[in-house]
Formats: sequence, structure tokens, C-alpha cells
Amino acid sequence: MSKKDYSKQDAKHHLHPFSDNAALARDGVRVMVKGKGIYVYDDEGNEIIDGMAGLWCVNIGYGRKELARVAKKQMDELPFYNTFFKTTHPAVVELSAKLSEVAPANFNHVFYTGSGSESVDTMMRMVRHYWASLGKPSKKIIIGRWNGYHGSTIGGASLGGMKGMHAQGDLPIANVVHIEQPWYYGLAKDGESADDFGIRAANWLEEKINEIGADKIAAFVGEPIQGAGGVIIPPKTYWPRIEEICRKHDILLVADEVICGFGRTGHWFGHQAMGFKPDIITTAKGLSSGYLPIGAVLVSDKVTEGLLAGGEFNHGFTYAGHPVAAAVAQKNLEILQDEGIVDRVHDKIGPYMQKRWHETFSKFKYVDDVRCEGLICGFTLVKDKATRELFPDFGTTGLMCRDIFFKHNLIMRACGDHMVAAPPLVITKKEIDTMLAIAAKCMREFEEKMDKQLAK
Ligand SMILES: Cc1ncc(COP(=O)(O)O)c(CNc2cccc(C(=O)O)c2)c1O
Repeated sequence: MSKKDYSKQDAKHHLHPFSDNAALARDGVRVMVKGKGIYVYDDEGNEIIDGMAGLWCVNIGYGRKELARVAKKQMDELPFYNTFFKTTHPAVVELSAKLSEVAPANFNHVFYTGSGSESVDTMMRMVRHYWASLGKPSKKIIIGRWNGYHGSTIGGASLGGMKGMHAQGDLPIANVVHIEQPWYYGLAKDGESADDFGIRAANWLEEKINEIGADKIAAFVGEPIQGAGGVIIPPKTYWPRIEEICRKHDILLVADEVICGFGRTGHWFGHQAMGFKPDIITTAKGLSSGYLPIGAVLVSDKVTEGLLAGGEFNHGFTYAGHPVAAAVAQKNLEILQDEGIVDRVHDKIGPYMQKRWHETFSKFKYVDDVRCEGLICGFTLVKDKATRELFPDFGTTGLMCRDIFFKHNLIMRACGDHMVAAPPLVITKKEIDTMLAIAAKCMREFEEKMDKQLAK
């Protein structure tokens, strides 16, 4: 098939995720063929800045041959074996030790999956099994947040707070409930400080607990920073208060670090940036930098003790701890460590991005709530900054803006009317300047287009 045909042939047999596939067949797709550093290249030779690191996952950047080499070596030796029936293999033993090394001190056990959704579903079953093992089987309700994202399996999609997903497939499942998200810009009262809002938003959890009864609740689950919900960075008072509430009511606290994990926030884990200590950490994405699918549930010593007391945990996946994926993840973590990538984000590149991100976007009239934490960044498209009036049909404006960026070969993501970026952690200061110069040009084009649209 010639290179030009891929775009045409794609629609004949390929159904894309989170897509209107009829529209996609009409509009066509761009064919990505290569990656290097922060760049991806399409089959027309365009060099594209991947401001989203794929899907928030290519933390070490594209084209790292070391990962391909370890994948081939492992593939040649043992391309697959399972860990179900009293067997293991060197790659998963090594990775488990490495994860225990980079995780907080009280996290020394790992349960493997093939994706973030599978990590979340594993956690959902795990927390219920944990409480049953402790003789409290009624503690099975799991609390998430509206606009949170926890994957696309029936469990993960239920726990997530995306109402459009709930509408497809009769979700959420039983015993999953939600509280409002800690979106200061959109939900604060007039004149309310960020710190006061953070406490008030966290107290929504205690109100829900008091409504349901702590004796029925297994866990509270949240992304340290909501990613797909639009980079919602809570006030610094939020998470410490959430942890205080969970401890007071004996409810497990779960950090969904599928996006925030492995350096994204300038810390190994996002909960360290947000100032709380979870009982379970769900991960995927940056664990392998997306080079191969793998997820992992990091389990604290407290929860491990409960699980071990509970006999057989009747749960697991064929590819749990897959040898090639484990070997690639191991090399990925070694690169993050050996090249000091996480510390570099914290000490140098994160502060630089923070400065340049604000300089670039704050000046535009339809942009507000410009925000960054490490290398997860966002801003909100607003119709009127003075009144914080949003555009109608939340999301339509974001898509228009995103398409302007993509046309100029810069990939950023529209989450509703939030524009977000999460570039590979290896981005340089010069590349940040290049990226933001293109972004500024795109925003000028967006502003002109919006002026005309509003003038009609
Ligand atoms: C916090 C969180 N938890 C779980 C998942 C599910 O992971 P898997 O996709 O590997 O099953 C995610 C995934 N997050 C995700 C996945 C795909 C697209 C986008 C987007 O923002 O466009 C975000 C996530 O961000």
C-alpha cells in the first residue's frame, strides 16, 4: 500500500476510540510514521511538536533505542509467560523491585495490568476485597469526582465523572458515587480565596460520607491533578484536607497517577506535589513511556497486609507483568533515574515552562486561569475574563482552538474549553520557546477568528 493510501484506507476497517467515526471517515486522518524526542512526523514529512507526549505518556520522548533493544532481547529469550500459576520471570521481579525503589517508602508491592483502566478496575476490586478480608464487607462504595477520568472499562468509566460516558452503556455501575471537582476557577464563590475553596471542596467528601455512612464506603479515588478533565489543579489546601477526612472515617485513599506518575508534576508521583499520602497508587502511561502497554497498581504495606490475610485474590489479566513490557518499563525507569529527568523537571524545566506558559497565554483576551504544575499545563478559553463567562456549548470552542494548533503542527489537547499540554519530560528550554512561539501564533489566529464570530 503506498504511503498516501493509509489515510484513505484507514476508514475502511479501523474504528477509532473516542471518535465519531463517520465524521472521521469524511474528514480523514493524519498518518504518523516516526517519532524523535518531542517530535512526531506524519507521512507527508511534517515535523509536529507533540505537546501531549502522545496521550500524556511518552515521558522520555520518542526514539529511545535502548527500549527497543531491551524489547528485542526479551522477545528473543521469553516473549511471554504468565505469572498466574506459581511462576514468575526475571523481568517482572526486577521491575517490581525498581518500582518499590521509586515509590514512597511504604509502597513495596505491585499488582500488574495492561493499561490504566485495568489498573483502576484492579484497584476497585482490591479495595472491596481488602475490607472484606478485614471483616467489613459492607464497605464497598467507591467515591470519585465529577469530570474525573479513570479509564474506559465499565469500572473505570463508572468511577470517572464524565457524564457523556455514563450516558453510553448504562453507567455508573452500582456502589460508585461522585462529588464535585475542586475547580476553583469555575466553582468558587465571589471573593472566596483559593485556600478557603480548597477546604470547602474537600469537605464535600465528608458531607457525602455523612450522607452514606462510612461503614459503607471503601475508598475515595482522585487524580492528584485531573488530566483529561482539563488540568484541574486543586488549591494546596484541598488534598491534605481530603486525607484528613479519609483517615478520620477509615476510608482508603487512592491516587490515580496514570497521568501524574513518573515525573509529570516534577515529582515521581503527583501526590507528592499535592501534599498527601495515599494507600494505593494506580499507574500506567509514564511507567513505560507508552512504548509498550503496561499498568501497575502500587500497594501500600497497610493494604498489602490486609490482602495477604484474605487468601486468594480472584483477579488478574493474561498480560499482567508481561515480560517484554516489564523489561521496557524497567529500562524506562532507569533512564528517568540515570538522566535525572524528574529532578530536572522539578528544578529547571518545570519552572521555566511555568514562566513561559504564563507569559505566552495570559495576554490573550479569551484566555484565563493560566496554570502549570511541572509539565502538565492548561488554560481556559473564556468569553469574558472580567465576568469569567464561559463560551456556550462547553467544548465547541476548545475543538476549534485545538484544530488551529494542529494545522500549525503543534499538538495540544482540548478538554472541553480547557486547552492543555503535557510534553515529553525531556523537552528543552529552546524547544519550549519554539513550542510557545507557535502557540502564540495559533492564539492570535484563534482570537481573530473569535472576534469575527462574536461580531456577527
Ligand atoms: C487518570 C487516568 N486513569 C486511568 C486512565 C485509563 O488509562 P488507559 O487509557 O491506559 O486505560 C487514564 C487514561 N487517560 C487518557 C487516555 C486516553 C486519552 C486521554 C485524553 O486526555 O485524551 C486520556 C487516566 O488519565
